[in-house]
Amino acid sequence: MSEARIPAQPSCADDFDPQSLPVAEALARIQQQVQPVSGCEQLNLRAALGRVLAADVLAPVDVPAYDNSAMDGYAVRSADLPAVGSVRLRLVGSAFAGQPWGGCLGAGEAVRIMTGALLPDGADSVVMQEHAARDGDSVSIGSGHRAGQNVRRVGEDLRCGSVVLAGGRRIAPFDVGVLASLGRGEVRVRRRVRVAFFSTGDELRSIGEPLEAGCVYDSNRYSLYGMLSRLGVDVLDFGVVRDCREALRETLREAAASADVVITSGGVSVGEADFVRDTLLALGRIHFWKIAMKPGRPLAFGHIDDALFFGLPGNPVAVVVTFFQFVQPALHRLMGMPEQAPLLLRARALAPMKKRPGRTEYQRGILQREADGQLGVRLSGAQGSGVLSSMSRANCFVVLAQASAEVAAGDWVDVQPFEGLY
Ligand SMILES: Nc1nc2c(c(=O)[nH]1)N[C@H]1C(S)=C(S)[C@@H](COP(=O)(O)OP(=O)(O)OC[C@H]3O[C@@H](n4cnc5c(N)ncnc54)[C@H](O)[C@@H]3O)O[C@H]1N2
Ligand code: MOO
Repeated sequence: MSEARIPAQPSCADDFDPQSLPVAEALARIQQQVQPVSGCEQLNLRAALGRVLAADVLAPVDVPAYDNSAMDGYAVRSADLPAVGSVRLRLVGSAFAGQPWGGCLGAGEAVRIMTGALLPDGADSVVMQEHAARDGDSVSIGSGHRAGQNVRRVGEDLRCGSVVLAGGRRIAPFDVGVLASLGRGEVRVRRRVRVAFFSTGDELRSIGEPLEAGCVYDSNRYSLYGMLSRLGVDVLDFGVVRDCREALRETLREAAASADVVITSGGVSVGEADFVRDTLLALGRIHFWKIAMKPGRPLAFGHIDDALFFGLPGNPVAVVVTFFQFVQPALHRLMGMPEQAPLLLRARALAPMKKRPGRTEYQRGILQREADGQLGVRLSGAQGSGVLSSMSRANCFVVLAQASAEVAAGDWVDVQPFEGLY
């Protein structure tokens, strides 16, 4: 990088801006300011779906609670099973799931047993009925069996006292099933995080309003609503605020008083109607950053009283990218979840990709498995920060590292699949 190429006031159109923060550093600075919410509530299992566990859940019992059969067949003593040839065992009873056979299996005996039934005392193995021939009160079994086969051992799934679900886990559909398998009817979860948001800009019109020359429909509030709803936070939509300092100040105050986090879009750049910066400086502790990334370069972050504040750039794709890279990790932390970097896969670029050095680029891509079995990725359309349609056509971000330059067809690139990102 030559000094001569750094302009006095670098803009987002320049390759290098020594004042802009790398993505990882901006994220680290944000996360330093975020602590998990302290409030908790006790919820029944179904209501707890998608909520974040306040503490570890320990197994109060062994699962399974007893040795039981994994197959329909015959419970036997492995000592009776032949190494060669076959053996005929006497049938002395039947065991069903929920209806155990109460006896103790002796030498030369077998019990008819169903899947899930308690393994009788004395038995240590189950022979599938397909591998046995019943003849009245006896059953004949050949060679090739293994001691302990087809038995689900007590505690083999979960040991009494072991951690089943760790505190900070967001309760997934199958977690609800796991908790039910322990007989847990309720769990303690962190309270819901409240997020207030609004859009700024005189040019914004709401759905249903006519679109005069120079105006656009407000899409950012809808993208934000969608991304926030998937996180299971409470959303408070404060609508559109005009480019007017008083209105901005009042709405910011109200939003900060009612939420843990306030998110705005627009008005954070250098234009003459970009009032977010000044208004915020008067209200709270705010950092304005240029981040070495595209889209999403200008970003305001800080506090208004106790509420966290994110001022996202107005361009619709910049909102989506900055939300996933900065706001979502911060919300996860606030919700009480452990830090987890998004899944990154390697894929082959199927076509060249333009890239400027000096900033991390998040390009919208379509990831697919190619005929040779490898992952391939191509761009989903025009990459302008206002082109939201190529966001909808994409299924991943192609993440091009700050130092990297143009990508040639066939190069390996990093991709963040949307599945798992949101
Ligand atoms: N001289 C410079 N101008 C700009 C630079 C720069 O470095 N030097 N950076 C550009 C980049 S990059 C971005 S990102 C934007 C960010 O600016 P703002 O946050 O102030 O955003 P606005 O100017 O308010 O809006 C930008 C663009 O997005 C449209 N928009 C805004 N809100 C919405 C919404 N809710 N729904 C749909 N579309 C929205 C708005 O109409 C503008 O077209 O600054 C660049 N300029
Ligand atoms: O950060 Mo602006 O990021 O490209 O639209």
